[in-house]
Amino acid sequence: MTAQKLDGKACAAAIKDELKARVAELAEHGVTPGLGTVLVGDDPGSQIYVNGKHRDCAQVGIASLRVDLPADTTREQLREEIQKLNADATCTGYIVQLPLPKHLDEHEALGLIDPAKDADGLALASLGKLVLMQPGPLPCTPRGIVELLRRNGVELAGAEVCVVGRGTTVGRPLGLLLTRRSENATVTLCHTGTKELAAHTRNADIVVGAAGVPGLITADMIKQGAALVDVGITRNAEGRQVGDFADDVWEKAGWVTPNPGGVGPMTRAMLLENVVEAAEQQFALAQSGARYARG
Ligand SMILES: Nc1nc2c(c(=O)[nH]1)N[C@@H](CN(C=O)c1ccc(C(=O)N[C@@H](CCC(=O)O)C(=O)O)cc1)CN2
Repeated sequence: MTAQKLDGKACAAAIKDELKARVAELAEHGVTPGLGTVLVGDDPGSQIYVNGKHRDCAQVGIASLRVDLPADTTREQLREEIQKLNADATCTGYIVQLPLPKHLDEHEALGLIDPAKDADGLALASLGKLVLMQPGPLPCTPRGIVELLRRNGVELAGAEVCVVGRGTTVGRPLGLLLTRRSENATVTLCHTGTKELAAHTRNADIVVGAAGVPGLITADMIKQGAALVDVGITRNAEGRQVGDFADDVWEKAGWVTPNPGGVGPMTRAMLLENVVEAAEQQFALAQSGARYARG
């Protein structure tokens, strides 16, 4: 048996078409959503991802605003740039590209983002809302994973999901997302301190590899027919992107995300969705304010 492909590229293309229609509708009311990006330093991977985000914006009609800062940017300079975006009315939402250079504090930077403009769902207030199950922007990779599974008919309700990796951008928020009533999955969150990783992955209907360890999860560690979601984006010696699953899993799994072409494109599509959603909400709020003022 060869697994079915959970094609993130195709799914993201369909989502982008849907978003194009929503952006066109906003345009009829004179509203253009705008995404800002803040990139500090010259990490080649981050530059590729930020370039991709601006290309995506152009494809769906979202305006984009790019702030590129040198690697030696100080804490105060970064704070100033973030505050400028908070005040910029043309910017519906923005992101601070991660990782930041080591001398800058990511939590501090994310904490400065106006929660109403948090396009990544990674600001402290947004993560707090996720814990409290209140509406708010959702982190793009976890949201993209749920959307990819849903659109491919992979059942989440009642599923045993093993998430390998406890990072703040993927593992932890994904656990929170999957255990909401609307998803209703049971989640085991594994990490470097987990004693018997294979015992947990073997028990799971869905395994998410978000550890950043190439080939960590092999065919003997999964259940026959399981759905596998590969979040790993490690570069090998030849510069090729490699994931957390070994190639032999394709013969045993039911569904597998290709890598590249799986989770990455979904992350980008969900960023656009967060920006369009924020623009729609800001427009609805302005409309109800105007109605209230008219009496
Ligand atoms: N502020 C953020 N920083 C980071 C995030 C994030 O969601 N917000 N996630 C990652 C990087 N990332 C987005 O920023 C990201 C990584 C990979 C891809 C992607 O589409 N990858 C392609 C391959 C691209 C290539 O040719 O190299 C794929 O997997 O098919 C998109 C976004 C860390 N930082």
